[in-house]
Amino acid sequence: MLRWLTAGESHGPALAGILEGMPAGVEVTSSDISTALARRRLGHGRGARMGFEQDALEIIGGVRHGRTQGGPIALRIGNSEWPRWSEVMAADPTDAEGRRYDEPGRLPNRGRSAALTRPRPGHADLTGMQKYGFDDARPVLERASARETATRVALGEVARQFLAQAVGAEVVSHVVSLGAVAVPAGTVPARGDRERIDADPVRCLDPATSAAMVAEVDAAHSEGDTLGGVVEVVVHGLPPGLGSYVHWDRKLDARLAAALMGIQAIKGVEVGDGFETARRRGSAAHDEIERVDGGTGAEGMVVRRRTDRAGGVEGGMSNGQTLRVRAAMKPISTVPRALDTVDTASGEKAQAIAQRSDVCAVPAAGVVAEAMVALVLADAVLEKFGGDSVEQVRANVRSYLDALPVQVAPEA
Ligand SMILES: Cc1cc2nc3c(=O)[nH]c(=O)nc-3n(C[C@H](O)[C@H](O)[C@H](O)COP(=O)(O)O)c2cc1C
Ligand SMILES: C=C(O[C@@H]1CC(C(=O)O)=C[C@@H](OP(=O)(O)O)[C@H]1O)C(=O)O
Repeated sequence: MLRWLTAGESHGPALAGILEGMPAGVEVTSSDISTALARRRLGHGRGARMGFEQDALEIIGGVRHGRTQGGPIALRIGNSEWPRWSEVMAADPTDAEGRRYDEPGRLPNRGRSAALTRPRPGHADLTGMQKYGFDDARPVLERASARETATRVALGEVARQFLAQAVGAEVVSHVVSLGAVAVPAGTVPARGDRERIDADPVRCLDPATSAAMVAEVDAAHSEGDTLGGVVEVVVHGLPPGLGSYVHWDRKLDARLAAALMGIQAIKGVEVGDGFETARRRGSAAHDEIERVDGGTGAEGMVVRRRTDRAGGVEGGMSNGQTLRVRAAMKPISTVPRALDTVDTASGEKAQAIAQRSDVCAVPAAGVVAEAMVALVLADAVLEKFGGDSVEQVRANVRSYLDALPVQVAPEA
């Protein structure tokens, strides 16, 4: 079983992550993880903070000389913003001189040390204050912030390397729509498209659509508004049989959906053609199976699906076709044209604080979605094939595939 945990606040000293259950022998370096973190900062429409903050990565356990050791992998991602927040976000109540945080006059009630009492619609602020008993939204937004997704991307990179090395699977994501602008139907990345997608300003595979998406972000920005969109994660090279039909919480699609819904601002998930499939007749909704080896008799049969409308999952299991899952992201909640709220200190009507913020973070959300999908799939691979080293997992996968009575044709 693979387990992962994250900790840390948006403006705290650092984020921390632990990945437990990863076999030994996965080749991964700080540079691989830093490259993954840099991908999450990409995308036209990201806010000012992405420009100046560095993700200062340190691997503090579980990896030696570029290979996982089988023990928990522990990471630290330092926030380069920390020096400006060290008083406001201090862990201890007193400073070096022994002055209390709430000592009169120690910190002015303005700027970053001011109590946040105008909860922002679309954020965790108001309900978080009610639930945890805070009269300041600061502690809520510090942990609810998507800054935390940096840790998931770092841990997800280890899972992605494992999937590539143990199974030969390749995980990629792309932006399928931004606001009302969408790629043509059937736009699906092939193996090897990752670099091309990352080179695009909105991580879109189709250049004409990309230009329209960039224009859409610019229009929203100049109107003081924000945008959402839809990302798709595509995985090539998965074996059939990950997940199971036997119980709801073992279904691969259920596990993927939960992991994607756990990303900040994700409001919907589709597997394969998803909601479009619901609009089709049954005769045009499924993926017909055909024999492709040219033989007769059951011996040595090789099959393929004619289409991949299901997105590579049937009955809660990977079916050996390309996996496709989509996640819909709502527009960024901190809208520059500030939204109405109330001041919880005065009881007066107010405008939500709208400082620097992303206009659109959909391209970054795709990178986070990749990480979550990689973690869920790595867990499913370990559950099915076991193994304490990558070599053992690889051997187990090979023997399972070799023994399958019906083989699935490799992807075209
Ligand atoms: C990569 C990424 C970046 C985000 N950046 C911002 C941002 O700059 N401003 C903002 O208001 N929300 C941003 N969000 C979304 C908020 O974190 C999220 O909407 C909020 O925590 C409330 O959670 P919910 O939308 O899941 O209900 C971002 C989300 C992601 C995935
Ligand atoms: C810091 C990151 O994203 C942040 C996510 C975020 C939010 O509300 O989710 C709000 C913004 O933070 P701030 O208000 O400090 O500028 C983003 O910059 C990051 O992705 O690394």
